[in-house]
Amino acid sequence: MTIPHDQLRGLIDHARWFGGKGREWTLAGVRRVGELPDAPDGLHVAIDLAEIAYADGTTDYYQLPLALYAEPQDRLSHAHVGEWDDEDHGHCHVYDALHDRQSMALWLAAFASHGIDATGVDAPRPADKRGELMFHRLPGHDLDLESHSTLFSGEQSNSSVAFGEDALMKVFRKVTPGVNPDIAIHQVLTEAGSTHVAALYGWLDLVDDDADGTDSTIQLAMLQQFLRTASDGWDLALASVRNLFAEADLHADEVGGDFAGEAARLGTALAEVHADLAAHFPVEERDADAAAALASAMEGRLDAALDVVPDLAPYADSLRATFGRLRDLDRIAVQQVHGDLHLGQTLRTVRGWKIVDFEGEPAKPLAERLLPDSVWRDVAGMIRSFDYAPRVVAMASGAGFEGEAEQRAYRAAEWAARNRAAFLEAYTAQRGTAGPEGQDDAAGTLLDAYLADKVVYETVYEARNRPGWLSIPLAALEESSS
Ligand SMILES: Nc1ncnc2c1ncn2[C@@H]1O[C@H](COP(=O)(O)OP(=O)(O)O)[C@@H](O)[C@H]1O
Ligand SMILES: O=P(O)(O)O[C@H]1O[C@H](CO)[C@@H](O[C@H]2O[C@H](CO)[C@@H](O)[C@H](O)[C@H]2O)[C@H](O)[C@H]1O
Repeated sequence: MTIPHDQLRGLIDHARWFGGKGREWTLAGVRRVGELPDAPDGLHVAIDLAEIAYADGTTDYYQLPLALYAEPQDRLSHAHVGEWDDEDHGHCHVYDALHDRQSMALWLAAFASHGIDATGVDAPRPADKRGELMFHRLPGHDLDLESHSTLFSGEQSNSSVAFGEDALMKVFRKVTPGVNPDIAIHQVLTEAGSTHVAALYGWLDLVDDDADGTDSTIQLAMLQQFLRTASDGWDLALASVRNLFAEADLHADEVGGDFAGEAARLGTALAEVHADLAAHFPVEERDADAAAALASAMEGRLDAALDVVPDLAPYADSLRATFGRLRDLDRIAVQQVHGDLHLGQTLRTVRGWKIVDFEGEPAKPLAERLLPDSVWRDVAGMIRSFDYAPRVVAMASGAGFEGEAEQRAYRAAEWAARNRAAFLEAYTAQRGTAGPEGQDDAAGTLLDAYLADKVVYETVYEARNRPGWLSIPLAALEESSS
C-alpha cells in the first residue's frame, strides 16, 4: 500500500510551516528520498517529500521527516501522523520525526559520523543505502552526541530543533533544487570568522535525480551553533517601548531600557556583515538601466499590492513618485545582502548582536534570493521594524485616559526616530560612507525607495496573515504623506 494521502494531508494542512494555506491544493504525490542509517529494531527514520499541486498549476515540495515505528508510541501521541502499511517496512505507526528524540539522535549521529573524517575535514559519504543523503560538516566543533533534542515552537517557515545547548538544526520545509542562501551565506561568514552569525556546523544535501536525468541537489537541513544566551531583538525592542510608555513624562533617553545603544550596535553589526559579504560574494556597480529596472520592479509590486489591499490607493501617487526618483539614478551598487532583515531576525547575546535566517524572502524563488541587491534593502528592513515596534505596543495598550492615544502616538514616533537615527549613524560610520539623510542624495533616494517597497510588501503580508495589523503599515504611509 502507498502512503495514504489523507493522513499526510492533515499533517500538512495544520502545520505552521505550510505556506500554501488559503490556496486550493491537492497532495499530488509522496516520495521517500532517504532513510537515516543505524536505526534500532522497530524504528525506521525516513525523509519523504510531499508534492503539493495548486489549483493555479504551480507545484511546491515540502520535506516530511518521519519516524516509522512497528509499535505505537504513547509518548509521541502529540506528533502522530497516521498508521499504514508502508511499502518498505510493512505496518507502521508514523510520527513527525522532529518531535522524537530517538529519531533526532540518529540525525545528529549521522552528522557526526558521515560528514567529517578522522582529521576533521568535511568528507561526506552517502548516509543511506540509496546514496542520496549526504551529511556535510565544517571543522572546528565536536558535536555533543549526548544532548537531547527539543523542537522549537513558534510561528516559523521552517522547523528548528535544538540539541541541548550545543547545536541547532534547521530543517527546511519548502525545498527546491539549488543552493540554499541560508547555508551558503552562513558558510562564508563562518569561514570568514564573522562574530555576527551563529557558526555553521554542517548541512544535509539530498543528491537527487532531475526529471531529465541530470543530478541536482536539494539542501534539506543546516546545523549551526546554538546561541545559548540569545534574546530576540523584536522582544527587546517591545520591552524598551513598554518602559517608555510606562513613564508618561520622560523621554526615551531618560527612561531605563532605552534602545538607542542597541540600535547603534545593530547598525555596526550590519555594516560588518555587509563588508564580509562584499569580500566573499560578487560586488557590482550597475548603470542607469539597472536603477530603472529596480524602479519598475517596485512599481510592479505596488500594482499587484493595490489589487490585494485597496486601502493603498490614496498613497499610490506618492509611492510612484518615490520609485520615479530611483528611476533617475545613474548607478547602483549591489552585493549579497540578507534580503529579509527585521528585528525578529536579530538575537542579542552576551557577545553582541547576531543576525539569523539568511534565507531571503520566503515567497521568492530560491535562485532569485542569491542575486545581488543594494545594502539599503537591509537597512530599510530594520528601519521599518523600528517603526513597527512602538505602533504594536501602542495598539496593544488600548485607548486609556483621554488624550493618551495621541500622547502614545507622539512618543512612538519619537522612539522610532531616535532608534532609526542611532542605527543609521552607526551603520554609515562603520562603512565609512556619507549618510543617506542630507549627505548622500543617491543613498537617500535608494533608502526611500526600499522603505516604500517594504511598506507596500507589509500591507500585503498583513492583509494575508494578520489583518488586525494592516493598520500599522497604512498608518506609516498616512504619516509620511501628511
Ligand atoms: N543559532 C541559534 N541559536 C538559538 N536560537 C536561534 C538560532 N538561530 C535562530 N534562532 C531562533 O530560532 C527561531 C527560528 O529561526 P529562523 O532562522 O528565523 O527560522 P525560520 O526560517 O523558520 O523563520 C527564531 O526564533 C530565532 O530567534
Ligand atoms: O520572519 P519572516 O521571514 O517570516 O518575515 C515575515 O514575517 C515578519 C513578521 O514576523 C514580517 O515582519 C513585519 O512584522 C515585524 C513584526 O512582527 C516587523 O518587525 C517587521 O518590520 C515587519 O516587516 C516580514 O515583513 C515578513 O516577511
